[in-house]
Amino acid sequence: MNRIAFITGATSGFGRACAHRFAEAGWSLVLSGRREERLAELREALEDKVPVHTAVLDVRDDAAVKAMVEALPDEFAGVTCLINNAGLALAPQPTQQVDLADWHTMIDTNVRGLANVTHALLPTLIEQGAGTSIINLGSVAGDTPYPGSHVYGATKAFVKQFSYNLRCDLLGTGVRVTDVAPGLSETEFTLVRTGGNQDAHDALYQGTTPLSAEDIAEQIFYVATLPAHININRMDVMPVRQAWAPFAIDRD
Ligand SMILES: NC(=O)C1=CN([C@@H]2O[C@H](COP(=O)(O)OP(=O)(O)OC[C@H]3O[C@@H](n4cnc5c(N)ncnc54)[C@H](OP(=O)(O)O)[C@@H]3O)[C@@H](O)[C@H]2O)C=CC1
Ligand SMILES: O=CCS(=O)(=O)O
Repeated sequence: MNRIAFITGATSGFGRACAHRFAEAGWSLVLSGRREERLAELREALEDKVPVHTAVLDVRDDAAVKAMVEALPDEFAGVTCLINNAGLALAPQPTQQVDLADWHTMIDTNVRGLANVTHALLPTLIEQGAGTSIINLGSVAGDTPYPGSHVYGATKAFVKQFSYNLRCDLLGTGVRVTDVAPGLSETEFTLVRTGGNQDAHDALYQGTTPLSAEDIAEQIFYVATLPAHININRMDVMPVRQAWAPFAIDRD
């Protein structure tokens, strides 16, 4: 099987690290994101090693997603691994203080965007059959509530359940589906979440040992390269130095 990974949100964090990890193993790459310069940098860094196709793509735009997939050059059209990674959290304030526009952006990106890309690529993945994978970036926030997670955590709960439900319907096609659910990981995620607050980013990760983008890329690569008869349904990954908190109680 010609191995082709289609990675959304390849311009930063987990997506970029996946591009490097899969290139190292000789996979052809379809890389997308909204930041064109970053895609160009990635292409320049990787195209000596493997075939690379880049496309500026906002996953929220279903027509653009469909058109981009339909316009894939023949060499890249037979995608065998979809890494649905594009996503974001915004506004870590209590739900009631968050603008509706921020709720919408998270839902449109993490839910609609992931659905748009999955819908566009499902026929291809089914056609490729056994050994293909859909790897969705969920989060520990998808099943562990915490203050300020609000719509973000809820979108990741969608990712988990959608992944499981897809598994049910894809039974018999050979297409695998995994919800990779990381915990604390140092990427641009917190900068985006806090509107570019470098102090908040530094404070969150200092004095502990978060996961790195490369740690998660390694797990994703592992999932994608398991023997074709194995499906990891969910991979819940935290740094050793992270765990759960006790229940919060409101007292008089
Ligand atoms: N870091 C963490 O602690 C964790 C992150 N996750 C999830 O992992 C995924 C990757 O996050 P991470 O690497 O940490 O964060 P980064 O902010 O470093 O990367 C996010 C990526 O998503 C892309 N993206 C965001 N919005 C869109 C959009 N509308 N269309 C296309 N691409 C988009 C960005 O590209 P561009 O801006 O160029 O479009 C960027 O490449 C997300 O789904 C996140 O929710 C899950 C658990 C933990
Ligand atoms: O999804 C991101 C991890 S966390 O910030 O919710 O712990």
